[in-house]
Amino acid sequence: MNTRDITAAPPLQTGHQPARKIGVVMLDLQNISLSFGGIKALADVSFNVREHEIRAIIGPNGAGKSSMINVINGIYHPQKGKIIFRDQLRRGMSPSKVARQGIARTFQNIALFKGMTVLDNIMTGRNTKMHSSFLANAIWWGRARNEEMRHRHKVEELIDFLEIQHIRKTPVGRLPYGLQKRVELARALASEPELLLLDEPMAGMNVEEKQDMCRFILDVNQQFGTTIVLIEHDMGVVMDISDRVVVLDYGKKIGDGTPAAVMANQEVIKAYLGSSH
Ligand SMILES: Nc1ncnc2c1ncn2[C@@H]1O[C@H](COP(=O)(O)OP(=O)(O)OP(=O)(O)O)[C@@H](O)[C@H]1O
Repeated sequence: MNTRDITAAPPLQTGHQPARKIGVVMLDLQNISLSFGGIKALADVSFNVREHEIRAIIGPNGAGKSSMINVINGIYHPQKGKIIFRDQLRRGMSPSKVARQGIARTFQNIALFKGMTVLDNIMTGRNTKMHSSFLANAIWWGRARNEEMRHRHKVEELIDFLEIQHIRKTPVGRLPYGLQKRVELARALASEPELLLLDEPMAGMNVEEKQDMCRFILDVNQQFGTTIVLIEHDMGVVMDISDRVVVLDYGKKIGDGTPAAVMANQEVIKAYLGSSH
């Protein structure tokens, strides 16, 4: 099956029950426009993300999906538009400040330290939670040690949750791709984010690996209550796990709604059929 053909998208069998409590608007993107020289990556795009939902961003290649994630993440700053997170208007915020606000992400191309172990990679995700400075570490040895133990405990919990105990001491570069993706998810979760941005979490995976990843994403959403925004090309996955879907094409929003409504939207069907990818 061509997984990008939205007219042929049977759901993956993950047993997802969409009856969860979706809350208030957590993130509101209003009239976002972003250009790179003459290229309009995003043109007047508005949509919101509600607490506890799984929100998919879809669209053909070059539609502006990663640009939008990079805007939410603070890597790109749109020339026009407003970003309101938890009722606060954001003004030119850096990715590290965005991370401290409780927004974490994974990347399309895995961004892990390949020579470091799984455990140490996940530990780097605790950075935003670390309070002890170098000086405090030197003076308040006991306090710093307690903090270190709390971080270790959290990381061990995640290792159990994502079922990667058997590889905790393995350098990440030696792992198969699917497991590296899972480690990257663990590292993002280590900061205990309220909002998790996943840029193509199933790219390059076989059906079994995708089913595993879907299950973990749903577990994260249901057990931790984490709100999730994900870019995904596999329409079976999108149909199966997302609550609402926003569709971009050439930087413009052409659809927004439940997976079923979006898949039946003529403009969306045309955009996909008209694309060679
Ligand atoms: N840093 C950049 N500099 C110049 N152009 C860029 C940059 N980032 C994105 N673009 C352009 O913006 C447009 C949208 O790209 P973007 O990567 O957001 O699309 P996408 O929907 O994520 O695509 P894909 O599915 O292929 O990842 C494309 O024309 C792309 O070439």
